Amino acid sequence: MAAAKGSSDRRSVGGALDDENLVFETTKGIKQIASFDEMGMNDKVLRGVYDYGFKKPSEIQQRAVMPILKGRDVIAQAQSGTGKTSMIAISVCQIVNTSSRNIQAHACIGGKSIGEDIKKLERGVHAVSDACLQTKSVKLLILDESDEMLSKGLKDQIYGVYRSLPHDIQVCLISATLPQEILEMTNKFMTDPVRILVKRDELTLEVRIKQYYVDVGEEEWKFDTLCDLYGRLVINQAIIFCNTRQKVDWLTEKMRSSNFIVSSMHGDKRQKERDEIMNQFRSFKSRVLIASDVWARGIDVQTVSHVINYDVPNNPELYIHRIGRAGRFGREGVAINFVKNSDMKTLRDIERYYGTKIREMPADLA
Ligand SMILES: Nc1ncnc2c1ncn2[C@@H]1O[C@H](COP(=O)(O)OP(=O)(O)OP(=O)(O)O)[C@@H](O)[C@H]1O
Repeated sequence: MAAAKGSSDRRSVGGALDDENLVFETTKGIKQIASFDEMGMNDKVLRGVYDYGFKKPSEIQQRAVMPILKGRDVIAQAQSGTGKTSMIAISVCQIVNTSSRNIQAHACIGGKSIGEDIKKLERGVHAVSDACLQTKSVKLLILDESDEMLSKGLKDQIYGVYRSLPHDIQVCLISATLPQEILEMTNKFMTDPVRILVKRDELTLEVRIKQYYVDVGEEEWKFDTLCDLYGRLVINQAIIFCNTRQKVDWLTEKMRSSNFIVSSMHGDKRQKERDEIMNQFRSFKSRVLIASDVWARGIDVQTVSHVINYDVPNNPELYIHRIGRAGRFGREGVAINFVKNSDMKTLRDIERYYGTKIREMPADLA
């Protein structure tokens, strides 16, 4: 595979995202394109990008957009909040043939009416289920959060989708976390992919996201610790992660009964309710979102200053995605882990895995 011997590079981007310390392991010969103007995009897409407020491509966009536009299979990894999903949107806008009815956009989202999805798909859109979608004109399969999409629970469905697509389909895998076992399975469905990868010890965005733990001793002390934090810290907006839905519901009630205004999110909520909750949170009507791990990936609210792990996450990938909800696109953030005696080992394992240091929170942290 072409990527076996990569090259590392270290460069900075101007503007909001000043990522001079990011190091990528890239397939040899991948050039960095420092401006959207030089990416050969059509005028409409280019105007859309600038109108949206983007001035300069981020590091991952500088490396991955061109190979995607050239039709290469691409495996692209970059830290949370550095513009991967936006890169997909930009590339897709450039690639789609808008004169074809087969490629109207439609989002198929869980929790909404499947009947409506099917109607839209029959009218001609580019989307998902092989039973309803004309797949012969699909050119590009992008798996965002690809390690999750290829995890045990979803892998078979994704292979099902893949098998229904044309043989020469272009495949792109994108994620902040790409464990070795995921990289190893890519040769089953990718052809000579361009690889743009980040070393594990570069993933925690140490400079921008300050990471702390609070030794709470036992579970029963977590809630008092949380109230104490709110008394001491200036928290613009926070996401508090719990490991189970039940705990999310319990903590939501507990905080409300202590007069906090909080929103909560987990996988049991209907899509309409999810949209309302996110609108509330985005518009600052609520400044605390209590969430389960379904929301560890994907929430992009740039005003989130703090992530609190009320429970230490069960695996290191979740840790990266959770803390990445703060410190979006060059902003600063703080991650605070509530650690019971029995969790200390898990925390140390996470530290070791990412070669990072999670310090005890100082008493005078303002
Ligand atoms: N080139 C750019 N210039 C300015 N802002 C950008 C640029 N690219 C992305 N952004 C903004 O940065 C934020 C994070 O982008 P995005 O969600 O694409 O990151 P991500 O890497 O996919 O994050 P995650 O790993 O959490 O999924 C968004 O608010 C997006 O609008």
